[in-house]
Amino acid sequence: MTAVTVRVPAKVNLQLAVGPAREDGYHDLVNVFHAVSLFDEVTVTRAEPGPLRLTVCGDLESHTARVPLDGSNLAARAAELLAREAGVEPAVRIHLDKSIPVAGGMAGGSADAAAALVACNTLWGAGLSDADLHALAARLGSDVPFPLLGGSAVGTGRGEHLTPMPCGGRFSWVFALAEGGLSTAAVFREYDRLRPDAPPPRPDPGLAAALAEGDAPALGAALANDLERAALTLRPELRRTLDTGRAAGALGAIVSGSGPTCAFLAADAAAADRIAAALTGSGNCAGTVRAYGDVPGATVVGPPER
Ligand SMILES: C[C@](O)(CO)[C@H](O)COP(=O)(O)OP(=O)(O)OC[C@H]1O[C@@H](n2ccc(N)nc2=O)[C@H](O)[C@@H]1O
Ligand SMILES: Nc1ncnc2c1ncn2[C@@H]1O[C@H](COP(=O)(O)OP(=O)(O)OP(=O)(O)O)[C@@H](O)[C@H]1O
Repeated sequence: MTAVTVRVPAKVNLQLAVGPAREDGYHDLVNVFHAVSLFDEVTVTRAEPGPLRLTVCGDLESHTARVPLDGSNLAARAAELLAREAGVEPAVRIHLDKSIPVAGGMAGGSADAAAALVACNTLWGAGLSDADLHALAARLGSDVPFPLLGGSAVGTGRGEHLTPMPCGGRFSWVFALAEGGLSTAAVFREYDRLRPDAPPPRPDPGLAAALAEGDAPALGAALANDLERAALTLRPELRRTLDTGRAAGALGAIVSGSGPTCAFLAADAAAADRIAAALTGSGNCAGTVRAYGDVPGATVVGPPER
């Protein structure tokens, strides 16, 4: 085997309850992840030993231009971490084919890191178990374990302790893209400033029931993101985006994770078309993408297409 390609989904947070800052600077969360059908594809190819080479392409050109191509890329860090763990030389080229918005609150970099772990484990026949990969993923970032699993799951701790949640339907989503990204750390800092008295995060049983029953109106009403106020303080124009989607009939409208992407739950595909058209027509966002959830996590899809 000379190359392996892994397809990996983006996430939206259905509930993001954030506690006060911990001593280590992180926050305890109740983080309901939901994998949606926006995919990056990560291909690792055997190469001569030497500095790790990384290339990127994708449909969102203004986004791919912001992906670092050096050792700071999360996919490169994942390959290097797995090589150390497996005791092999990290002699690979990595190619990222990106559809997930960059720095958009949809965990694109984390998805690429998860995909690189699975791809390198397969390419090198390293034989690491799912539990081993999960542990390495958690060292790379709080959002990295979830895309290994996909589906829907609640994350506790900093978001890395995952428990799968049943999803009883196929939910239709519209995502409004924004110009530029938001730094996750900056949004958490703004949250601390706005909510120095934040209570411990609590799960919402109503949201879990709506998800399990495939009840889109109930799920739309239950969507909640404690980081939203902080993201809106840093990017006030996102309020208009949320209002536009709501006025066009979204069952729920929310900033995705740390933003600035906004997520809209639609009743069905026709409603999603209307919401996307209203967002595009309003000029309040940099574009829209459609997706459904939930979908499986990182999956080997074979060697790259030529
Ligand atoms: C906002 C979310 O995307 C929701 O899923 C995640 O909580 C962020 O996950 P991530 O991007 O993988 O974050 P990490 O790379 O672990 O941390 C980046 C920065 O976010 C902040 N951070 C992240 C996770 C967490 N539970 N508490 C935090 O305070 C910290 O300032 C940290 O330095
Ligand atoms: N493989 C990668 N793809 C995209 N960005 C990457 C990658 N590796 C590192 N980065 C850097 O990480 C930053 C955050 O990118 P990412 O797309 O993961 O953000 P995000 O979706 O907001 O993350 P999260 O939702 O996990 O907080 C980018 O600005 C970029 O500099």
